[in-house]
Amino acid sequence: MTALLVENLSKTYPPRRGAPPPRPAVDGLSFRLPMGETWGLLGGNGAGKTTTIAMLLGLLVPSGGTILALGHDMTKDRFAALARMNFSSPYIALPHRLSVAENLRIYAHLYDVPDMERRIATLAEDLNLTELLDRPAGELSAGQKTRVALAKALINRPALLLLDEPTASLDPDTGDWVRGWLERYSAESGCSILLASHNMAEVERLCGHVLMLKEGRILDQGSPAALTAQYGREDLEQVFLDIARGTRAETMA
Ligand SMILES: Nc1ncnc2c1ncn2[C@@H]1O[C@H](COP(=O)(O)OP(=O)(O)OP(=O)(O)O)[C@@H](O)[C@H]1O
Repeated sequence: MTALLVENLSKTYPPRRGAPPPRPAVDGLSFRLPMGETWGLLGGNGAGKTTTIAMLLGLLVPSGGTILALGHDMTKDRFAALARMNFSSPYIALPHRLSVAENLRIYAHLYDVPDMERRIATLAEDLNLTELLDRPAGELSAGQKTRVALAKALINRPALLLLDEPTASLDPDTGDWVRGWLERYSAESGCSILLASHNMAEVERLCGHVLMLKEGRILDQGSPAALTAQYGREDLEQVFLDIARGTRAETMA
């Protein structure tokens, strides 16, 4: 079973007036994420992670290639796929004046979630949000907002979850709590997760397989342990630095 089948996916943003044509932000990306697995999408600033996720969500039209999400072609049949997908991103803020509960109700309506109030109460309990349900979303701390964003992302019990930097700007304790929670959630629900992150320890902990992106292309891939061994390094952080700096040849020599 395949959660995501991506073939030759590309995106070139339109050139700015007077500027030379930009290089592709995503350049011929192909991978297959099996159902129930958590994969990492890694790469330095500008490597193409957010552009990839935006195309996987149907928010951005690819310049080329195909995306099959949960068996549905995203160009022809994306609403069938989106009903069973969800995402969280630090770049998307929840309406500030609405309370946490009101925000979650809006998303529950969008996804036509059955027994909405019970689903919100369960998620609130799971994610330590019950005390915050009546608070305006704009008044929450970064850590509290992250937990609300996760509740929003899980409201429709997604089979495929796309997470862009799920623990960015969290203190180590809250980040650790969110990671532990995601670990348990994916094991219990069988949900497939694609996780873009700059936190290598997080990726080592959560992801069975990692796609290493540079300039829109997959430069290398494998399990964190296999990549670490392949590069003769001690951890994924060092592998990441080798790839980002192009120093692999020296380190392998
Ligand atoms: N709306 C846009 N218009 C034009 N170019 C864009 C746009 N969004 C991103 N880009 C360019 O596309 C490339 C990939 O950017 P993207 O945001 O996908 O990278 P990223 O891997 O998510 O980076 P980061 O880790 O910094 O978030 C970059 O060169 C960026 O400048």
